[in-house]
Amino acid sequence: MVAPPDNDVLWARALHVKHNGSPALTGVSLGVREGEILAVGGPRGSGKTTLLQCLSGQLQAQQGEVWFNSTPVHTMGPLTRERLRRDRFAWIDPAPVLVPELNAWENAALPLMLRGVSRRRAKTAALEWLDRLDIGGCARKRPYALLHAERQRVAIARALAPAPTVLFADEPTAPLHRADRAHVLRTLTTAARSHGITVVLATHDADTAALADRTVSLLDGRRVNTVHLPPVADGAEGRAACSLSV
Ligand SMILES: Nc1ncnc2c1ncn2[C@@H]1O[C@H](COP(=O)(O)OP(=O)(O)OP(=O)(O)O)[C@@H](O)[C@H]1O
Repeated sequence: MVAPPDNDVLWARALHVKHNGSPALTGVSLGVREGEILAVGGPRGSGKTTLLQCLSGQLQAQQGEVWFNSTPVHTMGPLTRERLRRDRFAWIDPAPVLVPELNAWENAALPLMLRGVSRRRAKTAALEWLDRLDIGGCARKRPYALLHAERQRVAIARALAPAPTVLFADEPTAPLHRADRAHVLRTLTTAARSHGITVVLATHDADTAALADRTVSLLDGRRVNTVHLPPVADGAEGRAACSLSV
């Protein structure tokens, strides 16, 4: 077992995954630099979600390795992987899954409280994030009283509030309208950059991928190419330098 390069926060080597016998990933390798926003592109069914699940320790590949900060994730037991996901990672699904019995701020504060942060501090952080995502006015509403797009913003606030080391976002703006999508994505990427959060973003939308530092593309479970985006003209987004580590 060879350790990954030091400057990769995440590193995967030769991942092979089959779902019920049919291949979802076939020998996918990649490295993700610290603070980088990496888009994983590709058409529906190309393996994006499966790759994010492997990188985040939700799914163990049948073959291959995943490393987080030079620690092997593929050899961790389920409890250690659970703790890693709770303390260092955050996840945004394409559709918002909230706890129906909790209001918006309580949902957004939940991961912080699971990490042992006091209710008062967790509430302050949750309210700040709800405000930044323009849904501060919904803080006391239960999920049933929110629009689908508002629920997704709560899910995004919940992911950002604990300032995770790595944020996995699987089509995070899928339920939003086009105008909403741009605003939420900018908030997400700006927050990630200012807090040094590494983001792995699955998307099949070119506009979404354009906000990333780099895109890797999948087709039928294989990596097909890598697109290096040109630097941003005004430097406002502060794109980090990045390179392939495959
Ligand atoms: N739980 C599962 N059981 C069986 N097959 C699955 C399962 N999850 C994914 N697959 C299959 O594995 C392949 C890769 O799926 P995956 O969801 O990773 O792709 P994707 O690029 O994220 O697609 P989408 O954009 O539709 O979410 C597809 O052929 C899919 O049908």
